Amino acid sequence: MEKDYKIYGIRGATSIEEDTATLITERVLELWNEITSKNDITRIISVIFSVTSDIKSLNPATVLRKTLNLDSIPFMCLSESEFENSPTKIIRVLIICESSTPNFVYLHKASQLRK
Ligand SMILES: O=C(O)C(=O)C[C@]1(C(=O)O)C=C[C@@H](O)C=C1
Repeated sequence: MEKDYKIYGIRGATSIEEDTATLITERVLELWNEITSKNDITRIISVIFSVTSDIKSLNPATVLRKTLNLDSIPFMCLSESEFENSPTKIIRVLIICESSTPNFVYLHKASQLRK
């Protein structure tokens, strides 16, 4: 059967235990690899990250854009709004893309976000 490709917003999130450039790089690439292996993305339209206010050492959008050489894709990184009991040190991503699947990926402490 032919696959049905549509425009989806694919969500993902991960967490870090400490705010270091090394760990942010590792976790962002792990999240990206998981999302791309669990989906069938044929075209990326835009990628929006959010970070909680305790993440300062490196911008996840820059990590991905530079590592994967994705200069033609619009990236953004925004501050996540915080409310009482909001979880800390979370990196979230929304990928607007063409895919035959919309499988969301939540890793590490972020796996608690959508129980
Ligand atoms: O999906 C997430 O990353 C969540 O933390 C869940 C949730 C939600 O309640 O739907 C909460 C905060 C985010 O801004 C987006 C979504």
